[in-house]
This record gives sequence, structure tokens and C-alpha cells, in this order.
Amino acid sequence: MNVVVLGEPLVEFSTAASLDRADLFRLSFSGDALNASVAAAATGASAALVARVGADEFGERLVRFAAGHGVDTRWIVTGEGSTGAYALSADPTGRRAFAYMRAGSAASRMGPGDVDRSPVSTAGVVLLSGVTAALSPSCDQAVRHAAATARGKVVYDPNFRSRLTGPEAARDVLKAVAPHAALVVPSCPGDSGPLFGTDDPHEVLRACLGLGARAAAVTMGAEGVLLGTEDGSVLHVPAIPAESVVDQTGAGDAFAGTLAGWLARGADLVQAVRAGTAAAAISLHGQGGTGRVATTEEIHALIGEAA
Ligand SMILES: O=C(O)C(=O)C[C@H](O)[C@H](O)CO
Repeated sequence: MNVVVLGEPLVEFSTAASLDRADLFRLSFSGDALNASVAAAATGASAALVARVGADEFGERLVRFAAGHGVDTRWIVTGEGSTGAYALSADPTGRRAFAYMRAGSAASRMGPGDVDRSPVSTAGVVLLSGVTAALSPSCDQAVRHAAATARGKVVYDPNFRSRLTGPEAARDVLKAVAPHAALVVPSCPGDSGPLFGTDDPHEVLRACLGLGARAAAVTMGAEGVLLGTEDGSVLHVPAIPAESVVDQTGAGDAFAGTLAGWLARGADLVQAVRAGTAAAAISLHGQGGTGRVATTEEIHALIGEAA
């Protein structure tokens, strides 16, 4: 029942004010891979993060933060380059702005060797993302290599970031990974326009399956998730309304990490997606990517199953 996530954990400086005016930031730790691995660990699955941090104070704190959330940090290597960081401005209206400080970071120097030194090939579920592939050519190779060598279920979150990559390169990674993927989790809108040229979730679903993914869960924010499998079945899973929204950052990662954890623990795809929607709703209550992590009890309570 184990999940392995590959990617860059980031130091996070967050504020509700605009980045060009804020002078007080909350320090925490985030990055799509860390957010997802924390969410996966919270499900009770064993969850490892394969990453690199720099030999600096923030790298050490970041590893302690991940371990404190139950993440297996044995494959977070301290290497050359700085620990990646970003500043985040987000408010309840959904407005978000990022400023990255990650070019040449320790994690951007990862490559296929990091995958070979990790438990990717034997993991029950391997969670990969387009953010990781977009960090550098060697990270792009690492993602493709991980998808090809994983013997468990590969879950791929395209997580398109125009500040890191372009549509063509992102599509290229998706095409390479999809044939190995048990599940692709594109957001619509978000990933859909740049990657598929449409914001119609049914078209996005068909496109993912057409690329060879065995299933796709198209996430549509408050509209829920459109889940389709290669056998032609399509199911709409409604979103769980959030009581209040502080910050949407990391909701998609909570969804992906939680569903990966549930899959690793033997849940079927529909149960795993339902659990993911609950975790995403709860994550909206916290500031930053890891400000609020759903417990399994909370997830069970929201999806109406006995804990
Ligand atoms: O955008 C990124 O690369 C990040 O990983 C920063 C945030 O934590 C992430 O976007 C949340 O999904």
C-alpha cells in the first residue's frame, strides 16, 4: 500500500496581499509533489517523496516538515543548488499569483538516476506531474523514465504551468506518459485549453483515453469530476462544497495525492475519486498548499462512509 511521488518540494512564502505590496509572508512548504505526498500520507498509505533539496537551512526544514506529515523522506537527497522556493499571493476569490525562485534549484537537477535509486519501480502507485517534467530536460527524462519503469499504477497530473513550459512540450510529455498511465487527472479549465485546445470536459476525457491512458478523471472545480475509463464508462462525481474558501492552492494536489493513497490502499477508482474530492474541499480551508490537510476521518464523514 505505498505511493511514490516524484517532484520538487518548495519553500512557500504566502500572503493574501498582492506580491508587489505584501511585506509579511507566512512561511510554509509546498510544491505540487510535496502537497500530494502529504495528502497521500494522511490517507494511511505509506507515501515517499523522491526529490532533491539544497544544503541550506530551508532544505533541512523542508525535510523535517515532510517527515512531520508522515512522508517517507529517505529518497529526498540533499544536492547541489538551492532549495526551490516560491511566493504565493492568494485570496478567497480565487485570485492567485506565483513568483518562482527555482531556476537551477537542487530539484531541477534530478534525472533518471534519481528514479533508479528510488522505489518507483516497485511502488503500488506512482504519482507524476507536468510540473516536475517542466523543471529541466533532465527532470523531463526522469518523469518519462519513471512512467516507463513503474510496475504499479501510474497517476499523471499534467498540472500545466505557463511560467515553466509551453503547450507543445507539455503535450509531448503527456503523450509519452499516457500509455503507461492507469489514470490521468487533467484540470478543466486549466490544463484543458493548453493541452487539448478545448474546455469541454468530455472532449478532454476522450483525448486522454485516446492517448492510451486507462482512465481519466477530469477535475472541474465546483463542477466536480468527470471520470471515464477505457471500457467506455463515464461517471460524473459531484464536488463537495467547501464551507469557506481561504486559498485554492494545492486543492488539485490534495485530490491527486488522496486518490493515489486510496488506490494504494485497495479502493476502486470511484471511491478514490470521491475521497479526492473530499480532500480537495477540505484543503480550500487552509492557506498555501499544505495549510489544511484532510484526515481520513474527515474524508469518510464527507463522503458518507463509516470510518
Ligand atoms: O506551481 C508549482 O510549481 C507549484 O508546485 C506551487 C504550488 O504548490 C502548486 O502550484 C499548487 O498546485
